[in-house]
Amino acid sequence: MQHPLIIALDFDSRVKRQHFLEGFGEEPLDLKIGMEGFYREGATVIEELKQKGHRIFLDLKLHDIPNTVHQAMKALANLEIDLVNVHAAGGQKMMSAAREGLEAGTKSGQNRPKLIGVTQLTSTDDQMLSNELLIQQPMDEVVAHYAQMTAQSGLDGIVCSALEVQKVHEVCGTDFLTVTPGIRMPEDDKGDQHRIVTPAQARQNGSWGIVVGRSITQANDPLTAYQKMKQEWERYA
Ligand SMILES: O=c1ccn([C@@H]2O[C@H](COP(=O)(O)O)[C@@H](O)[C@H]2O)c(=O)[nH]1
Repeated sequence: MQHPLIIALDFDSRVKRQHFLEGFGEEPLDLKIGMEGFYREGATVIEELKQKGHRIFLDLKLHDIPNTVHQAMKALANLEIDLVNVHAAGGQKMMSAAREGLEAGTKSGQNRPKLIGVTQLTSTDDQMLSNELLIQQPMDEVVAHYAQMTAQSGLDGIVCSALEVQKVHEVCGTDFLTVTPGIRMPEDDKGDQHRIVTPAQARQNGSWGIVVGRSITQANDPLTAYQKMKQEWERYA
């Protein structure tokens, strides 16, 4: 994956997902499988997509005690995924255990999948942060702190909003991967997302990769929506 525009394949059936992908021809894509697809179909969904040459971000956001996460990551390392994640809120011991589990499960001669930590969900706004989660620091400082914990645990990067990428780069350096969902064109429906940014703005802010779901998957013409997003994403490359 190199500055990927990752399509979030959030569909409620395999048939719908396949129909969507048929519209893209043979082009290998950067795709995200989340809880919806993985909990329904298990590892077969990954195998199916890898056979077609796609690169896979498995977005399961693991968050449990260190031992459980270690064992889960060891199992996930058997899948041919390129990127996988945990919740940074699980803390440094949990994140280190996740990395060690992934390393232990990766077959010799293969590359360990990249591992990133979710800082604050892009559906969280400032009010929710302070009133529901009882975190009183500004969002960018909270994200930067979680990013530092993630880096110190030996992970490769984080998930955050593109609004916080500059602050993250200040504390973790520009090589630290920033994967940013919450991407919308100005005319798109925000849905449940709060910290949203356009593809062009995300690139200008320094995002390494963006994740786009409904703006492409629910579009009347998904291929055109993807191409438009990609053009915007690559405008400031
Ligand atoms: O903070 C986060 C972490 C993950 N996501 C995931 O990205 C996609 C975004 O979908 P849209 O339809 O473009 O809103 C979705 O699969 C989320 O689970 C996120 O949005 N924010």
